[in-house]
Amino acid sequence: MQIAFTKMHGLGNDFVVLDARDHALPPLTGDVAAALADRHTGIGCDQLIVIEPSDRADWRMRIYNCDGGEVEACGNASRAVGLLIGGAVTLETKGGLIATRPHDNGIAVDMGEPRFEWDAIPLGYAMDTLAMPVGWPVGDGALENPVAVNVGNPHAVFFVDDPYAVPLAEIGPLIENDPIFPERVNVNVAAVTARDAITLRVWERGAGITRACGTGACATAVAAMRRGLVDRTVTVTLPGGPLTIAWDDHNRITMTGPATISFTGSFDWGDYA
Ligand SMILES: N[C@@H](CCC[C@H](N)C(=O)O)C(=O)O
Repeated sequence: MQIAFTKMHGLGNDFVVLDARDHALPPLTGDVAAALADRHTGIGCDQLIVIEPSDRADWRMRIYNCDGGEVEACGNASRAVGLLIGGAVTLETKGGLIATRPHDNGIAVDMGEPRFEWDAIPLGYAMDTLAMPVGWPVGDGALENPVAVNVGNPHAVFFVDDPYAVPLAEIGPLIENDPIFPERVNVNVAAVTARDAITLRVWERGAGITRACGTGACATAVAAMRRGLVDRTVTVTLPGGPLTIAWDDHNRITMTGPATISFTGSFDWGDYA
């Protein structure tokens, strides 16, 4: 069975998008998702995205990390799906309802409301999420006292002097898999460079270091806002480029940035199932 796909990216965070709005796909297991995402033997991507009919929104967006795990939210893929479908679109995700619309600077997404309660992140036990009383050794120092935020998916945000000096490939997986995060966690290392500017690198749960993470940018922006480090609209610059993040008086986060179609193709489902 031949399946069409669209290869897309948001600031270099790349996706294989399967459009199942008109025709249902065969059952998609984590193993199939991981095989399609494999950069050596599959199509290759950070996340596999499936668009399906929804009872609660215009469409449902399912998100699989390249390790095959299905997850709740993906900011960059939300913009990609918004671009692919076109117009103003509501999307049901495991992390909640979101809404995308065309914008002069690409696609704007209403990402919903952030959560800060320890059991909404979730964390293993009750603690202050504005400065978690934990740390992990790095070189002669430590990465410590992160802000924990859930923006549909779980994030830990560490404020550091220089995100590019953090050995993220080594420390990222240790923090991601620490039992203090029972659902694992996305690891953000960020520097505030002005009242309206943040530099960010992300170790993504289930995907590793990516060029950009939309939910990471949202989580980092609201973490910095909660700490009083920045104003309520900031530019978050990731390795792949900038996103604009605003947190409004109604407690909603809007993320604005580009999305791009790279190419289209097709594959034989039997080669991966
Ligand atoms: N790249 C995404 C986030 C994808 C999911 C994440 N790795 C998780 O496991 O929660 C984004 O742009 O937000």
